Amino acid sequence: MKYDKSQIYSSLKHVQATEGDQNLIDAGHVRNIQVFGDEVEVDVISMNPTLQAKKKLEVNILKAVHEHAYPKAKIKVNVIVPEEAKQKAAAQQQIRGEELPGVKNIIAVASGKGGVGKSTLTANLAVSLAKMGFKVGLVDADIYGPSMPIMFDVVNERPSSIEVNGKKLMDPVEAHGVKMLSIGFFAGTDQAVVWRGPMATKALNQMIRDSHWGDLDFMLIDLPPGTGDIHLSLVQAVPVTGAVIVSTPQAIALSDARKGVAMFGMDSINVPVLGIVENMSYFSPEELPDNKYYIFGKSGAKNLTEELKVPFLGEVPLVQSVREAGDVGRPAVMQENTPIAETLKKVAQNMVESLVERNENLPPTEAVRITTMAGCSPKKEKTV
Ligand SMILES: Nc1ncnc2c1ncn2[C@@H]1O[C@H](COP(=O)(O)OP(=O)(O)OP(=O)(O)O)[C@@H](O)[C@H]1O
Repeated sequence: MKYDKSQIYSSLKHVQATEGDQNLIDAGHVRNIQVFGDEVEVDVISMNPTLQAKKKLEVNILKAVHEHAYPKAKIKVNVIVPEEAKQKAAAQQQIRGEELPGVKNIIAVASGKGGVGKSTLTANLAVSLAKMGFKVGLVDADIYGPSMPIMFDVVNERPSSIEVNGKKLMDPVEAHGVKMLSIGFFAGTDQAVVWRGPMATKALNQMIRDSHWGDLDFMLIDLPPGTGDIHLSLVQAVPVTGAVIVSTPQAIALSDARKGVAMFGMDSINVPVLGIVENMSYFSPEELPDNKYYIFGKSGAKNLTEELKVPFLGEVPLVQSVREAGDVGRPAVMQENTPIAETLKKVAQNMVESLVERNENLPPTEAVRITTMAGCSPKKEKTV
């Protein structure tokens, strides 16, 4: 007996589509029906990509054909999930914190590997942005070694408490034009604290949400090195606008930087990477400024950006004064007209330019626009 296609078609009117309240036929979700003897093959669309939904759809089709058309039919169901349905599901899975009122752009600074100069560059980025005229906040979330109090020379300061609209909030410490809170303020400098996941997340949330930041163009967050729970907690806590990744040109650091880029690109995180900064690109002795020694390898991070198609934000050499400036709490970018200060300033400008481009390409709800390119290179100047 040859089965009649139209009978099968009619039976599928008894199956509910995976989206909306129409049946499969009215929803236009049946793509093809083929009959080979007593075998029936149905190509059908599911707008729900989960295995469970696909299985349920298959079972419902089997039941409907058996009940309303041919009880003995051997049925094969091919479930097709359109690309748009996959993307929609991924977006719904994304964990996003509520917006921070008054804070326009939240930038996470990360590195796969420890000790590559992430905190040094975060401090210099923050001061550079403040010097450009932006309102800047800095959250030091490096639970393994919070170094911002030293880098801003505020080791002995503590955030005060302030009452705003009947609510007690932490008032960030201010130095070099940057408002700052550090996880280091939660424990004495000599006190060993093992920040466990929930504790760290709580402290991070307090620093971000229970503090009086006021209006900020940028909130920079110095993340701990690596790609672990704290990073996930962060994206749960706040809507991060973009991430900056710091790496040295060394292969082992690059492999970890690659993991960092992959982490921010995961469907459930989906934070745009504004770029990679290569730190400790080369060493030049002060007495031989034209000699460059590529101690950790040459251009590794630059090559990685080309491969991963993310912006390259610049190379920062290994310079003794960068370390010294960090140790005395005056980030190197504060030096007047030194080559290293210019280099660090350029990195900040590149980051802002990358951010402007990202904000142009993202829906405004996800990335709040910056309103000025103050201090950035006039060539690419634009107001968004
Ligand atoms: N470009 C540079 N030139 C000279 N010294 C640098 C440079 N960048 C960083 N350093 C020094 O390297 C050391 C490590 O830097 P930093 O603490 O910023 O790294 P990190 O990646 O934040 O480390 P971690 O997150 O593992 O604590 C510091 O002593 C810092 O002063």
